[in-house]
Amino acid sequence: MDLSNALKPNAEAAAFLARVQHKLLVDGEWVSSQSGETFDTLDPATGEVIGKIARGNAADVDAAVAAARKAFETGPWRAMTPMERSQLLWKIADLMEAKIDELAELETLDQGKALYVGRWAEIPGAVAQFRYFAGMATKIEGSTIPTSINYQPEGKRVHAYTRREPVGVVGGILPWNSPLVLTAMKIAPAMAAGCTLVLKPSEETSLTTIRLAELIQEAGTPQGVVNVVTGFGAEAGAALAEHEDVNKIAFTGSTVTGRKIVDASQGNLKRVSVELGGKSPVIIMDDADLEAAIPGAANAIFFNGGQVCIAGSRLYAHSSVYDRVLEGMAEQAKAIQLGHGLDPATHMGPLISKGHAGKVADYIADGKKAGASVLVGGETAGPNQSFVTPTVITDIKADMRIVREEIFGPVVVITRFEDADEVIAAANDSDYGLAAGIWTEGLSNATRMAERLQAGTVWINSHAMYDASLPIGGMKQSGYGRDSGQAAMDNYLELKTVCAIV
Ligand SMILES: NC(=O)c1ccc[n+]([C@@H]2O[C@H](COP(=O)([O-])OP(=O)(O)OC[C@H]3O[C@@H](n4cnc5c(N)ncnc54)[C@H](OP(=O)(O)O)[C@@H]3O)[C@@H](O)[C@H]2O)c1
Ligand SMILES: CCCCCCCC=O
Repeated sequence: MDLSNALKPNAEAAAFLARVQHKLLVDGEWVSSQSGETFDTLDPATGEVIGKIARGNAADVDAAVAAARKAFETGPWRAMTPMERSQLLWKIADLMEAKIDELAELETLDQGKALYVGRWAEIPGAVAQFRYFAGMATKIEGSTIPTSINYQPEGKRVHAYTRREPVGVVGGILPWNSPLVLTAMKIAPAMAAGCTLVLKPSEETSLTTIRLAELIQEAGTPQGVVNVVTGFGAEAGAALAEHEDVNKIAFTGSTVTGRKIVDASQGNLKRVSVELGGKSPVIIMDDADLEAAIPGAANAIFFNGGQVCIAGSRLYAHSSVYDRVLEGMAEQAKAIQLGHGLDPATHMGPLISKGHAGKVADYIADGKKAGASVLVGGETAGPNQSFVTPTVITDIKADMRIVREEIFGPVVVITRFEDADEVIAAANDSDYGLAAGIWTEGLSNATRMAERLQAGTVWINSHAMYDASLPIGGMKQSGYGRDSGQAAMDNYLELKTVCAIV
């Protein structure tokens, strides 16, 4: 594989990468970890080291949480009006927008994704989070409640109302697949609500979180409101999840880690929202417009190398269109150009690491052993063995691991079905319930199917249509709580009832 066509990062991204060490942000200061240890972050395409990251541990988490607590209880943040918070969020969005190329290039170098994914979808999506939640800061309202309380002393009356108050110190623990936009999905609503944060990015992809934190400071955010502790999940992540002075953990990641987060929250019964894995079905009905449905289904699984929580990894095609769908998916998969994410010709970059590509390859091998057929793809490639060719698998059975487990790579399994009842039962036969897609020209039928699908989001004649206004999150073992949209504010607000005799 030729990776030599990768463009050089622009001057700003290059200057950021040239730093000796990327530090922790604690109480408004960039500091080394207390242990002084660092770890390397790699370009997944080549395996080359592109930065040294401070390795935070429990002591650093303690310091960051103390700073976030101080900022929440006593600092200027508490005194800022909703309109001032709104203006601050808008300013952060402006600064991000001005650095959109730099942020997209850093994301590509650290995560591997093809540049267009960050440049045209994820980084603008992150900016949109700040703009959307800038609007929410001024709309945090309670209600007045007409009670039936009989106790009314002479000349007095009952006045009852609710207030929505910030939950306090929030720990944000993030994954590596779409780092900046997923981090923005936590920071923007939390700041809109008036919370303070300690962020723990994935050890694989710390760079854009660090750069974003710098822009957040540049915008004038009071010190201690946003803190960043880079490091490993078992050290910094676990310390944050179990910290007794953290009021809430906002987690996005795998279901396995999500369970650990929920367990770790028990000490102080902190609030938890967990956005977890998926194995999302895409259904192509007999009346679908195949010209749209086939590329749509291919994009649903191959976008960002299938490393997307809502990836359409189980494809169900009606028997009357099955052969054409199979042929179309094979053509789409073969047409995808693999390469370095900074090569403008690249459609799909490497997976996050050689290790992850190996896991994806193991799934494919396991499927073959169980009797499935690989129609296209199934190979690992590249100098770092971190690429996996887009893979289409047929001849599957519902109990195979490749059908039941999240692979988180460019691998789709295709099954045929005869009618809506059969496909809904198959689609719902999963531990996960994150998203689903239906391709059909029969919209009445589609809306009835949408009701029956066990998924936090159902797309009709589309997939992965994100907007800051649309709540996303899961049912079943895909987690609970919602990011984006008005619903996300519930993660960061407590409801207080005030009942007074006045
Ligand atoms: N539902 C959604 O909205 C959504 C969106 C995107 C991704 N995801 C899911 O995320 C997964 C892929 O991301 P990933 O592999 O990064 O997930 P992961 O392994 O669960 O890691 C997520 C984060 O948790 C940290 N962590 C690991 N062990 C921990 C522990 N014991 N205590 C506290 N934190 C810990 C990780 O740190 P380290 O990186 O240092 O291990 C990382 O920062 C997929 O399952 C995908 O479906 C879900
Ligand atoms: C605007 C693009 C958002 C992408 C979010 C990916 C979430 C799941 O992996």
